[in-house]
Amino acid sequence: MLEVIELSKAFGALRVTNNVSFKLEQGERRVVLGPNGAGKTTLFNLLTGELAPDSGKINIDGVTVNQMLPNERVRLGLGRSFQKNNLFTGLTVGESLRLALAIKRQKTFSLWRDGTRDAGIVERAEEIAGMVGLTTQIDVSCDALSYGARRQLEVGLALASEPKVLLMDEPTSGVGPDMTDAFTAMVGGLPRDLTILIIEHDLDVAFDIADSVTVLNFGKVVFDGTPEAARTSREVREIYLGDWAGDA
Ligand SMILES: Nc1ncnc2c1ncn2[C@@H]1O[C@H](COP(=O)(O)OP(=O)(O)OP(=O)(O)O)[C@@H](O)[C@H]1O
Repeated sequence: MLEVIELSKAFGALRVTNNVSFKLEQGERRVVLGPNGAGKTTLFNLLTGELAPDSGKINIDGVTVNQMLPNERVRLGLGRSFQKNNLFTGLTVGESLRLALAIKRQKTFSLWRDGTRDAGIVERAEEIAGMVGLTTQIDVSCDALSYGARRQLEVGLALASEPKVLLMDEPTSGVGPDMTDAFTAMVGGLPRDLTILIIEHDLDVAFDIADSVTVLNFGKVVFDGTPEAARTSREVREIYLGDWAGDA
């Protein structure tokens, strides 16, 4: 579903993405882990099309997307969680989801009717609100949401693009332990056939969510395998020694 083949990117002399390869089958949940500066955000930006690689290939569902713009990749099925400043100011959670769905289904600009009132869209918006734990806040204005709820809505808006692959960049960064647990539960409840790639730095979140783990260090893949194997990997332990000390 998503294939990254020998991807490289340098900023001047610094190789931030160094020959990175991995593959996600449909329904697979892969977490990309790595310490600060390992190249996780750069990898995310290469996948979404914000940055162009120096070499290598990115395939989505068998199509090479290297030359595609970010919104073309979204149309092809690469959904990404929006940044919080992209939330629709002044709209409620439900209205935001309905608008995102209408845009995806290209009903917004119809002269004849308001696409956001389409029964299918209303129903799907409610379903998505449920998936991201926002059912009780569906009529709440985005401006009044807590930080954690905003992050949930970001995921909801990504789901509204009806992706084949959902990309999330450090979805738990800046949220407290309670929200981190809620986020882990939310991902656990997403449809099992949705392919998910999550960039994370938190080992516990990664191990709870992932079917497979890629660990980056200095731009290189230093581990690729199951969460169970990552737990006992010497390289991973060395990189994350601080994080592991409590569990060891
Ligand atoms: N536009 C840029 N120009 C020059 N160097 C950059 C640029 N973007 C990132 N870097 C450098 O590339 C390296 C990897 O950065 P990146 O943000 O991808 O790491 P990261 O794993 O996401 O780290 P963090 O967890 O701290 O966000 C860092 O050394 C960073 O300073």
